[in-house]
Amino acid sequence: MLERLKQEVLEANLDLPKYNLVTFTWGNVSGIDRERGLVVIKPSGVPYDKLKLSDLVVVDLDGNKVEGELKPSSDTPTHLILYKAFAQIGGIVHTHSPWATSWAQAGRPIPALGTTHADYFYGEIPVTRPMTREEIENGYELETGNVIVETFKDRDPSQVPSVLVNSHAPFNWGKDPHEAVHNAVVLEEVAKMALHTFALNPGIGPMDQTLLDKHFLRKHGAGAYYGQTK
Ligand SMILES: O=C(CO)[C@@H](O)[C@@H](O)COP(=O)(O)O
Repeated sequence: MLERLKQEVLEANLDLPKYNLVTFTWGNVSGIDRERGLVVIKPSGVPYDKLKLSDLVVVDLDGNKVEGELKPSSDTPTHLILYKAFAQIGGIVHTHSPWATSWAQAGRPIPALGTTHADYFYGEIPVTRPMTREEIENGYELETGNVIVETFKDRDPSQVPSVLVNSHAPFNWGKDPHEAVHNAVVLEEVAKMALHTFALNPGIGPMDQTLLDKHFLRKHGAGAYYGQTK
């Protein structure tokens, strides 16, 4: 299980530059083996074109290194807080994808404006509140996880698998690392479309709820029927 998870985490990390979601060493992907309470994550500062399986780091849920020679991602505290708070997720992706990061830097949530968005996100993609100076100075990555959890106290992370961290960039998740990357790619696309939509029609409001329901629920939940779903 852990060896298979390492392979999946490696492949998911290598997908980030493949889908133009990162530049240089920005971003990171992790996956969790919930039975063993272990998280596999990208090492800090390693270029994607040099990343190999043996570079990956394994930590427990308290952040103690269990396997690996290298230091884990500097965002590891954020990943661990999200795994503890969102029991249904199996993979987390952090990127600095430019369109979604622009919304995060602007402190603006991305409203649901069309069916592309609705197929993946059941409503707006939220932005976290600005962090206090104390939070930033006391442990930025730890507090980043805390403000994301705070942002989702009245939201279902399985219905909105992304968040825009204020003045920073997006975090995304899914049932496994590959689904988390898929959601990160879709986030970047809908962020780009939303910005262009507002340029074409600045007064546009959120899409019709009935259409949002139809599109999200055709792909998610007990009644899902999209594609070849039986
Ligand atoms: O969020 C950031 C930088 O703002 C990180 O994604 C980026 O520095 C990557 O850090 P790591 O190499 O994973 O430690």
